[in-house]
Amino acid sequence: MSLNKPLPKPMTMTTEHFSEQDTSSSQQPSRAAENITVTVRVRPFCVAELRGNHGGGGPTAEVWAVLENDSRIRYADDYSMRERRAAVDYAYDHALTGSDNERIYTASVKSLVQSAMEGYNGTVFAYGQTSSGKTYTMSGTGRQPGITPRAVEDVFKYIRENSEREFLLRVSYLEIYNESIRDLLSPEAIDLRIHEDRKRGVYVSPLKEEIVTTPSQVMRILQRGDNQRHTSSTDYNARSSRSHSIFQIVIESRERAPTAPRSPEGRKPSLGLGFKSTKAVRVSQLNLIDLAGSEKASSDAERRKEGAFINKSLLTLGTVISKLTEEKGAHIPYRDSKLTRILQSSLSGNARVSVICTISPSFSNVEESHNTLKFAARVKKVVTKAHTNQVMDDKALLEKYRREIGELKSQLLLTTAIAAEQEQSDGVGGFDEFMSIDKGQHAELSHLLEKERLKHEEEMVEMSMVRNALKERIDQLTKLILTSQSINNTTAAAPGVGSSFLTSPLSAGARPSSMHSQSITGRYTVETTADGTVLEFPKEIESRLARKDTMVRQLQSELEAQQEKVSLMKMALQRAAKGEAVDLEKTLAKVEVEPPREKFLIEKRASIMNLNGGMLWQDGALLNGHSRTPSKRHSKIAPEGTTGSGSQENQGSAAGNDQGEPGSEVLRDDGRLAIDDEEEDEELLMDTPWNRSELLSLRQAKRELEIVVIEQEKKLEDMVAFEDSEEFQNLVIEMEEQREKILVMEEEREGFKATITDLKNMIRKLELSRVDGGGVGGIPLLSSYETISVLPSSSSTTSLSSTAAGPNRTQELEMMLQRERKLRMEEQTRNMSRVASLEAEVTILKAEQSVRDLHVE
Ligand SMILES: Nc1ncnc2c1ncn2[C@@H]1O[C@H](COP(=O)(O)OP(=O)(O)OP(=O)(O)O)[C@@H](O)[C@H]1O
Repeated sequence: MSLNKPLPKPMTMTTEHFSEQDTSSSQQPSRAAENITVTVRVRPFCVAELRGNHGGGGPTAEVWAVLENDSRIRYADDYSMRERRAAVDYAYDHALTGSDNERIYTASVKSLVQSAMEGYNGTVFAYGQTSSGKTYTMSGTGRQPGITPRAVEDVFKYIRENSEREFLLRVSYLEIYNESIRDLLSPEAIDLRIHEDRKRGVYVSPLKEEIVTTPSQVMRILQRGDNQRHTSSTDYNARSSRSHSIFQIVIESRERAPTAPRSPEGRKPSLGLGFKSTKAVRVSQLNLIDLAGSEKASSDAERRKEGAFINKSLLTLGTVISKLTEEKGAHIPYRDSKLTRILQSSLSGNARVSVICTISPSFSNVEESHNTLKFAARVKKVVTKAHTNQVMDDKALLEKYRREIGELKSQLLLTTAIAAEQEQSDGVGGFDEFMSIDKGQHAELSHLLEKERLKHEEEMVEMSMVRNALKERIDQLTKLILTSQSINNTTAAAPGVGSSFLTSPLSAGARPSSMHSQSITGRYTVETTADGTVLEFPKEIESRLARKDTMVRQLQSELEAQQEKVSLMKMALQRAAKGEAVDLEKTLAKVEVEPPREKFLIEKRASIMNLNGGMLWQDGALLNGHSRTPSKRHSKIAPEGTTGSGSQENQGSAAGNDQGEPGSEVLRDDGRLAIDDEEEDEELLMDTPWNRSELLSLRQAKRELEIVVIEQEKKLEDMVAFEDSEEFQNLVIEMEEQREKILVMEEEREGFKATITDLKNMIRKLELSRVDGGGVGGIPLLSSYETISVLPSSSSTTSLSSTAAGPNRTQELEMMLQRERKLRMEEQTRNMSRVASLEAEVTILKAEQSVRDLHVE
């Protein structure tokens, strides 16, 4: 196989980030200039207010009259008369009472979400005194989901219903607490900075963004962020938000286009095929903001400090709004608070904005409520003119992912074509020629064919691993890109997720059944660095995959070692069967005693690593390694007879290798093992003490598996809370499977040992039979072989004890060889299925990783 294009890049990569005012973006249709949408909501009396004495007229006497149909609010007549207050009367876009969050969402936010999906920035914020109902309005409750979950639901609904576009969504969540910005999705990241440049406008960094593919995934992220948010019990609210929070959804979308690489019939697709789309990507932001509430002095010092920061930033917000409406061209003090600085882009024009002002119905809060109404009236005057932002290059993640998918598909096509070619050439001709040759050539050819077959199988395994890696990456990226079809599939596969999540409580305990598939994609996060670069993080799974690759490589080395060892034995037996002089003791000694050639083994493993694992994460490593190594090995394969026939060349080369330098061993006429310089890689394996390396490899593999088991056990401890879940049960099963694998490997090791013992015994018996027969072949009787009679043997000794053994011996050896071949083939099959099962295990581990992510959430 030879490919000339690097395979999938490492999962961690850097990308350029879309910028709102990017020079490469073109500004597309604008909406007509419009005022900020303002809604005032008067919440119902709370229990404390109903019980307390809140001034004249009784605790529940009406202060505010809300005329919902006219979208007006004013003092209630009774109150106005009783308190001798001058009449006030405000008109907004909507004035609402009650607890129905659906109504307020539909009236104030729904259309804004729709336009965010169409490419216009959108910002919604809730403003009001502490305990007036901002969080209730934005987040809601299990029974009354607020604006944020409803917006999330509508975002996915829009994707479901718009089959002509594809989308990529990512979310971030931050809070401003005591004038310090904190990443709620990465709580260790505190005091984030606000940056501004010509390209990107105003932005916060480094800020973690997570790519999302389902509503429930977004809700879990929100829940995770909410758990990190600063809230406290105050004099006014048992669970008061002490910070401003900003939840942002970045929506990238593009008209759908055929993505598959098109190659002319019968021609290989060229690598590096560009998929530069002519369709621009629309990028917009939807900001959902829950402000902290203004408040009167608190009895607690800490709360007072928080309150001071909150009040100051809200005051600045008020000032900014005033300036925006009152003075044309005046300096707008956005920089006076973090809140106004972050909202600068939205407030200064390029966004549709909806403000929900919440007020308490209570007499005791009438002044604060009035202030809120005045703020709302000012906001109403602010004019914005949102326009869509379109990006023509791959600064949008969507474009970048599409390109990568296209390129990966090209590579996949190419590897498939190469595999097919190999399959074809494998079966071409040879049978007639094979039948017509004589017996000696026959054996030689069989040996060659066997070697070729093994090499071919190895290449096919490698090829299949390459293809699997390509398919997996394509799959991962494809899942991140949302289409109406993919959303519908997810919903169909997981009833209860998506359209119906609003009816279930938004608690972390409400886990959807599609957790597995979601979390595979959910492991993608992107983080924006200070220079605007977006980093993609595939999290811990990479290291797990790498460890699994190591195990696969280990097993392959082990398999190779076994094959080479057997071929060494076989060769010695064949020589002996032909009556040639073979120093069997030396052969055995080579196998058993000599120290391993670590350097060679390391190189061998490294080359396999390049062939298999390297391709996953290192550009070019796989393909270069793969195209070079097998062909080199192929050219080095020497027909069995040529090395052992005692040719002058071989003897000559052997003479130059007396010092045991690396080189392949050949059997010389004098019965000694010689080294052939020209037979480097392929034959060098014979010089390795396989018993030891085999045991070491197996032990190493066993240790690897044990480490995995220990880790799984540790994880299980951490997951006590999920003991009843299906995921938990899966982990238990997986652990059991790991244990079973260890047992199977131990059994196999025993099997290998038994095979080796058998082979040794056969050789020794053969030696004995020669000695009995008068030293056929001139092999001296070795004292160590005197103990042979007590060795256990599964073979018949009769055929070997006769001097007439010529044909019988040959027959027996042929049988032994056949048996050996069968064993090797079984072993090969076993190892291939083990590789397959390890791949399956990797998939399970991914699922397990996502369970762990959810557990952290
Ligand atoms: N429209 C409403 N219907 C029913 N209950 C409401 C409504 N609005 C608020 N509440 C309840 O009033 C209490 C205070 O509301 P909430 O926490 O949303 O206020 P807040 O403005 O976010 O306060 P803070 O600024 O202190 O965070 C909560 O118990 C909430 O459930």
